[in-house]
Amino acid sequence: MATDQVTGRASGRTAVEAIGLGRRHRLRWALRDCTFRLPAGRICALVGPGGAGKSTLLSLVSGLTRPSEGTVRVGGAAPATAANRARTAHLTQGTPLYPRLTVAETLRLGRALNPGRWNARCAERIVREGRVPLGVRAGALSGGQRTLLGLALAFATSPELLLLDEPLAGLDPIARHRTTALLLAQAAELGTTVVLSSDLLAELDGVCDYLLVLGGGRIRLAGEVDDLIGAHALVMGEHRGAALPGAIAAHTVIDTQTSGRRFTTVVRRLGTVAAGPWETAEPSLEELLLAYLRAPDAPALIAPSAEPVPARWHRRPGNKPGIPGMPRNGPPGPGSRPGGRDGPPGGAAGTAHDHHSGKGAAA
Ligand SMILES: Nc1ncnc2c1ncn2[C@@H]1O[C@H](COP(=O)(O)OP(=O)(O)OP(=O)(O)O)[C@@H](O)[C@H]1O
Repeated sequence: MATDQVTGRASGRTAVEAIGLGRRHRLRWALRDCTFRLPAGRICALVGPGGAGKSTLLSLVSGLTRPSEGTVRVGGAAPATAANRARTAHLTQGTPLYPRLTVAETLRLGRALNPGRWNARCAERIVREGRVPLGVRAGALSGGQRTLLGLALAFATSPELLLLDEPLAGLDPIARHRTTALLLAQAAELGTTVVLSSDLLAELDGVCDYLLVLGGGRIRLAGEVDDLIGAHALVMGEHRGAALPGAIAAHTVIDTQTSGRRFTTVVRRLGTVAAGPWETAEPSLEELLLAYLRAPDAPALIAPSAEPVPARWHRRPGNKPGIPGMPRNGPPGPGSRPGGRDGPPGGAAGTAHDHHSGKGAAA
């Protein structure tokens, strides 16, 4: 996998593509109308409130669950093909392990179950650097140690795609930091595409470069972190009346928090935010995520970097970057960040696909 995936980012390969993907349990939709593209080699955070559909999406991508509608492709094929099963590792919530086996026995079992594709060096490195004791039974490990052992098992099969369902939940800050550092180092070394569900918003900054936000079983935000942040502005000032100043409300207002006379608003920019008696800044990833989680009715935004590639493009040999009509779906050139924070003001806002009316909530 490593070769493909390492070159994945440079060649604009797609790791996962979903079109109209949905999953229903009896009459209730767990996930609906889910359309996005995740380029290979990215670390994608999957964020949403409880019940938003995160685990469902991961199970559909890994082939554990079948769609009720729409399609999902992994590396261009159905998730459940033998090749994709071999290329995908899915660590479900709670890291299921055999509790009576020691760490060393668990690793030996992993090797026995994956003949010919077991990267012992990689597994041992994670266990050693994560300080997971080899002689202790899996059932007696701490939450952080269990997660690290799960990651060791997953990475030892050199997956192209690693799906992690809340791997950091319940870990103390040091264990979270250690786990995240090992995860990033290993993913970078192998070029693994990672989808990581988490509600630890403050800790996603600097970890993920791609984002999928779900709410009520639907996509709320999707795309490059830089694109999504660049499409928004954080505006802080003092209330001079009941409503937000018109120059701010003219943008798509996502969320406003008030403290005393001061307001803090996250807007989706429709161009540059006009100067006034307020400060304008780029929101942090956490501020952006909080705004969307607080405002479940805010219009969805699928950045061009997350738009599926047209079918005719799939048929082209080489799948090279530079899709006609979709220039920002190609990979960034050296030193450039198309539509990102270095792009022209309003670039991402102006070209992103607004899935709803785009009316300012407080306009
Ligand atoms: N097997 C199932 N049968 C019935 N309903 C289900 C099933 N699996 C999931 N659901 C429902 O689908 C919705 C999405 O569930 P899912 O577990 O994907 O959400 P989630 O975002 O992962 O939540 P959490 O963060 O709490 O784990 C929820 O309303 C859940 O109750």
